[in-house]
Amino acid sequence: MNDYNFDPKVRTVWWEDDGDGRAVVHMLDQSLLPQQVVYLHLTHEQQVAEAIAQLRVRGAPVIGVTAGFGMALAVTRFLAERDADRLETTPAEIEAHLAQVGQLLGQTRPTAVNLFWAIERMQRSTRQACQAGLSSQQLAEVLKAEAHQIAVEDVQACWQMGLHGAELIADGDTILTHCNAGALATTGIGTALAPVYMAAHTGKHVHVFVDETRPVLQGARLTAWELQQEGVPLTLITDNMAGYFMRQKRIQAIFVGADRIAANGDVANKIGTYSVAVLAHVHQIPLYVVAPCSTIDLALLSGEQIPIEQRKAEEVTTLYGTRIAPMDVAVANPAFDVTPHAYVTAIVTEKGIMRAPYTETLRARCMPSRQNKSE
Ligand SMILES: CSC[C@@H](O)[C@@H](O)C(=O)COP(=O)(O)O
Repeated sequence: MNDYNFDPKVRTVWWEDDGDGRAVVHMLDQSLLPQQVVYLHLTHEQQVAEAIAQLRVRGAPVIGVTAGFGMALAVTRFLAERDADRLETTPAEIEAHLAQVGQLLGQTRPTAVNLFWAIERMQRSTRQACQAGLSSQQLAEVLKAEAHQIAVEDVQACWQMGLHGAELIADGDTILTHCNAGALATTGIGTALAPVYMAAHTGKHVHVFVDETRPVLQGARLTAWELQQEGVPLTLITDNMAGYFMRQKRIQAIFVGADRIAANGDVANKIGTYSVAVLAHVHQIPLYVVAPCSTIDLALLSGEQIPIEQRKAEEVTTLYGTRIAPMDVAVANPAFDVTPHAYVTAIVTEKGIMRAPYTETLRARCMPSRQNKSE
């Protein structure tokens, strides 16, 4: 998949043509990890939408990649069905179909902006191909290539974030991370964990403290598993232990990912990131946010405007299907929170390390790569 020196041991999502005009999106079902390593083979955009909504695939960058593959899959499937019925399909009909698929996918997870970025990018490619007078088959090929390009760029961005972020890690450091912003959240070596892998790969000794990350336990289930696969030493802690270890001076830096970053540098990330950031601020521990430019939403001036996904109560009232709370209890379950930019020491993107004030730097460095190169 990439031209670099080391590949992640986990593979999240990829595309395959079966040779008969049928396409399959393969995906590691992260909702079953670490107990079961199961791969899904998706052939319909409805299945792709269900997989995103149910956290079978999760983490902002790979949600974007999956949306790209889902849209390419939708076109291939649509054309194959119409062919089987001996119906001609115009590019305009494909464009209309993709508008519906974009809506379907766009309803799955409101906070991760990579989802909308990828949907818009695929729709822009469609428009341009239609304007250029391409045939329906050619349009399907263009969309497949665009989806692959999104994945390739993700791999490259992860690598660059790793290179830049590793500069912030000293030999012997212990890093705290929250949720999973590793290879499982991307098609490459991750965002927040990319600097850790890069530092370890270049001979630095790094230890990672992993917040379990209630309610869905991405830290305990995914980050702990992923770091084990990659041979990086780790200590799993519950979320409410982070302050204890910071006070004991056991943590030298915090690395987290992001689901959406507003123009002023406010960061939406997994619920609990804000609490970690406040603790880090009090203990004067640097907090680094590592995310590709596709996670930056320059249309939003501040984090106040970021939509926060509210998920179902069962994620809080149950653990692995076992009820842990009394029946009929009132529950709140926001999946993300916003960390104000004042608590963010630096934002690391594939374009380098950026520090406050963020607005101009993010705009200058990230704006060009958020646009489609063919524009
Ligand atoms: C590189 S992933 C960055 C974020 O997407 C990650 O930290 C996170 O919050 C994921 O949340 P999730 O609900 O598991 O999709």
